[in-house]
Amino acid sequence: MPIEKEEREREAQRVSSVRTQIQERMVDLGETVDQRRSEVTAIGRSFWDDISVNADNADDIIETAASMAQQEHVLQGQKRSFQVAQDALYKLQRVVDAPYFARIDFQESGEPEREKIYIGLTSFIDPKTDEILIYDWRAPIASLFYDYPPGPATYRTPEMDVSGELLLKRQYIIKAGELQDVFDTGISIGDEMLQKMLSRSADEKMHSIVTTIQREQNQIIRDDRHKVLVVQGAAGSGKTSVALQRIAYLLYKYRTTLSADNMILFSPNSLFSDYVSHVLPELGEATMQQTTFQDYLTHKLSNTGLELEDPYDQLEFILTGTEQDSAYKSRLQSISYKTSAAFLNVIEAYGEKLKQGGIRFHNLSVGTKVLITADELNERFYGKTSILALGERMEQLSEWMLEKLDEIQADAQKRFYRKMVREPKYVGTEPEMKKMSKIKAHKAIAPLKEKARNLAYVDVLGMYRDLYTNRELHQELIAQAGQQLPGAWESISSFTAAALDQGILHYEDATPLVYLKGLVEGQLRVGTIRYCLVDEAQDYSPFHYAYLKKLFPRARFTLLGDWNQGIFTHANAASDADGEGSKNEYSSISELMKEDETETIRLVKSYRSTREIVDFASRVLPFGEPIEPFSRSGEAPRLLRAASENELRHLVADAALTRQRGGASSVAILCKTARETEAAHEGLKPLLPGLARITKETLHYEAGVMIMPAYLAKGLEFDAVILYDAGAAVYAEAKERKLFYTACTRALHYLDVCYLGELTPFLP
Ligand SMILES: Nc1ncnc2c1ncn2[C@@H]1O[C@H](COP(=O)(O)OP(=O)(O)OP(=O)(O)O)[C@@H](O)[C@H]1O
Repeated sequence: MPIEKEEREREAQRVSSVRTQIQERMVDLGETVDQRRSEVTAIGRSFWDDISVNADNADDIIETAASMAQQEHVLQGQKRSFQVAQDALYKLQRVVDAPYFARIDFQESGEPEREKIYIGLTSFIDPKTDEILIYDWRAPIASLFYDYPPGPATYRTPEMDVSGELLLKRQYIIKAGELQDVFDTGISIGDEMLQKMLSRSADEKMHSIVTTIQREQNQIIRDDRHKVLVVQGAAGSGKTSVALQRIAYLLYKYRTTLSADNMILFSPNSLFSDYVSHVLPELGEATMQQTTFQDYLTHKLSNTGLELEDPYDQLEFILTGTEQDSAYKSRLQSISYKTSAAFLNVIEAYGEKLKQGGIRFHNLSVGTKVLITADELNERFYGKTSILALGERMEQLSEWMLEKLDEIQADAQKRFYRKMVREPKYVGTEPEMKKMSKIKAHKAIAPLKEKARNLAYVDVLGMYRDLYTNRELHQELIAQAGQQLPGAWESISSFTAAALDQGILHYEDATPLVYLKGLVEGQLRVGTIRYCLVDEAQDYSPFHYAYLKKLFPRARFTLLGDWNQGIFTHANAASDADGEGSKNEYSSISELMKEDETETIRLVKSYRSTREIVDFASRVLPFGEPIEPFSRSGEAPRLLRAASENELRHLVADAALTRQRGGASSVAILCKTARETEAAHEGLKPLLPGLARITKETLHYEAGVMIMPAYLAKGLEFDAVILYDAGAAVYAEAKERKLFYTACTRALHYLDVCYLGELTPFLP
């Protein structure tokens, strides 16, 4: 809605006046920062001058310690106030050029006057009048901007709900401290503003969406009523964006009790972590623990000596194998069973059983000499009945071992000494020999003590293997959960035992093994995590969820996924090839989480791709979760047929160059697998110099033309996407449908579907 000239000038003046005030505050803060910094340096330098060190008698020692503690206290206090001033300065530096982006006028019921609320990335108060010149976007009243069109409106504060009338909703574009544009918005947040944001080019890094958060997204960002929040969001509906703004919101709302260390975000891979790494700093928040589930598993299994497969290798195996191959079939059956909730029950029943017996121990040896035998450990562990948990008993066992190793070390020291005295090759005085023998004994026993502390003497892998080699054991455990061995038990068990014997730990075995390890060793819970957010939640199995719930017992969960993009094989995914079965996924998550306070929210509007691309992609999954385009139009996707491999390469290269010439700064050529990517890259290199190949090891990507397997492009977006070969020979099986859909939905503006021979049946 256009704004009158006078009003526009008033707004421009306000921008300039607020900016001046911010600049003045920055000067003050700058001085405070300098002053605090020199005070901290001065105290550090004179730390010892102000302490009278005296160690003549006990009283003096106590006095010296007290004076040191006091001096340390002063130093820490100064450091804190330095930090506070510096943080405040940093926040203002970030917003000085664009202090706010919106205004709402709100008249609370029963109040005579309207309040003008200006909303920005951080709040700013006039130090002289205490007037709030800018409200933080996360303040309760600011939610009115995201939630309501002009008219009756309510916002929630910790104490009560406040109702009234929203009289105005206005948006600003401010650059370098100058008002560039201002407009009033009606129903949703500025279609105009959103149009502008969405028609831009894709960036190498994701940006915050704080100026245009949509109402349904805002609900998720600010939800603090539910312990488990499940978000089914169409491709491009803003799930990742919402997850990150939610983190910023929670850190603001609970700033006195919650820090970034109390939150964890699971991302699909390191490339993706890098892609989203700018959002939280952009919002003025310290970045938080962001990890991949694979990193977590690798960390937990670092001392097993096993070769841990990653989920992408598992996927590559599934996508390149065929049903005719018996090993392939066994593997699929194995994955389906091990990712199920039924198997989780087996592991839990196993944990219970191990309280009575069955834990495997390793001998503790130096070279070939066994110092503590596995039988001894077994006898010690199970000798007396105990009501303690396995972990606590294990701790006691470690303590006993450490004491025993101390004795062994003392004996070894004596033996070394006697040997030195006897043998002429050792020369030295008696104290020297004593010292040498002490060092030798320490060196010999230290690695064993390390093993005792790390519980490396517990053979968790052996116990996990028992589950597959001991049919009676497995049968007994699964019967306790009221279930039966899976039909394909024989092939699952022999396939798993064979892999473990070769030192290979398949991805589907990693979480169960880590869970068993946690049960036996007692290091299962991480109590400090209060919020766990999982992006691409459809890629986690029922087993994963049940495990995460155990791992973070105090946490609230936000699980954001799109079951249309479920490309990994797991227990629930197997029957859901055309997207029809996704509803089961939610109920199964809710069941697993065993929480009454579970809420499922659906986001159907896609903000990434043009209407034409969204319509095209929808044809691939006719029974899938709904997806609606945001009203942005562009060129229709092109279908480009090649008759030969050579022609295909030329077609793809031409398409990439055409898109670049047309203004696309990021162009992604997507293949089905890493194997296809490698071959295509070789063929395209001469035609597209500078073509970058992205692999699962890539940590960062830059604008330009790149090629990668579609599964690695998950979560990312590009101006133009070119499908390398969408022929029926490549995409035809049910398991490939969602991958194909995922690939199509990565495009913002252009989608070119190249294919060799016949087109995939997924595009009727
Ligand atoms: N409210 C919004 N305002 C502006 N841009 C938005 C908004 N919501 C989403 N977007 C943009 O839409 C694109 C897709 O967002 P995002 O990656 O968060 O979606 P997603 O649901 O995680 O997608 P996918 O499941 O396909 O990975 C991004 O460019 C994001 O900036």
